[in-house]
Amino acid sequence: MPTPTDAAGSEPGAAASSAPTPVIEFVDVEKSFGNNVVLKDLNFQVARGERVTLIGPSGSGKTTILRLVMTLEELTGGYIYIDGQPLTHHKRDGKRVPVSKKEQKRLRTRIGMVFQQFNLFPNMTVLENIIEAPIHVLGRSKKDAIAKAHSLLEQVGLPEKADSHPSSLSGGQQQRVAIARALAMDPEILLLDEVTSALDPEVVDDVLNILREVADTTNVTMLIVTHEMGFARDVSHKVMMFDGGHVVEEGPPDKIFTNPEQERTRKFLSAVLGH
Ligand SMILES: Nc1ncnc2c1ncn2[C@@H]1O[C@H](COP(=O)(O)OP(=O)(O)OP(=O)(O)O)[C@@H](O)[C@H]1O
Repeated sequence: MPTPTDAAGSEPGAAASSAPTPVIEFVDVEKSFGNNVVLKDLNFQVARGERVTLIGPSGSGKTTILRLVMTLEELTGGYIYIDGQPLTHHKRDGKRVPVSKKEQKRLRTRIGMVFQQFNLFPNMTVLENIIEAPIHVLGRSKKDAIAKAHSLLEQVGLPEKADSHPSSLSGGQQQRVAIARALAMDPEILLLDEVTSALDPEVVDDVLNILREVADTTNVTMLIVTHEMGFARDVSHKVMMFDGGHVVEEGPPDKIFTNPEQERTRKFLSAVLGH
């Protein structure tokens, strides 16, 4: 299977550097919906174990970035690499050559995503929701998948809900199941897309505390879109401010939240933080 190194001089990005291969790399990424160019010439890297929060005005493309990594949106230009492997297209002699579906599926198994709207399978029990992909995608034995699911249900504080259906759970409980389901795949990369935005305020902290613990106890790489700036500050190594399809500025949360360099970042933060 070709890697950036195999295709030296052809694939862009990580191959040119002697630094460790980034776990996520965007190279000249463009994403359009019809005539609406949402992302243009977007370049950034996320290192292994790094937790990066994306901030920026509504419509700046934050969710689109996560959905591109999850291959839920079609990439219209440029390249995305996961662990140095092209996710959707190789660069060969300046041309974009699609990656095989099989290879794309293999890379996708390393990535988990938690959505704003939980997206649990309504006809399955909580346990079935959690074991489905480990068994059918990873080929894990049913016994092992069930054992891991029970341990994850303990971790998210819902050990007694294994046989319940999602419709009988509160929003906060459904989101905790969705986190357990994502973790059941042992993802290298966890994408969190506004995971508390659809929740009642009183359960937001329950969900964020589970994610804080995941951040504290694992080395999973995280790409986070959230309006919870306290959470972003606690868990992120880096905050990236997007606007107009580009990274406006990036840096450690303390720097970005207290002393941003760009006027656009200052304006955005004063609007969301109310000062
Ligand atoms: N499936 C789609 N079809 C057409 N346009 C889309 C689609 N998904 C997103 N867009 C457009 O892409 C742009 C970026 O949307 P996106 O949801 O990524 O922004 P965002 O920064 O996450 O915004 P918010 O903070 O409001 O969630 C918007 O102009 C949006 O209308």
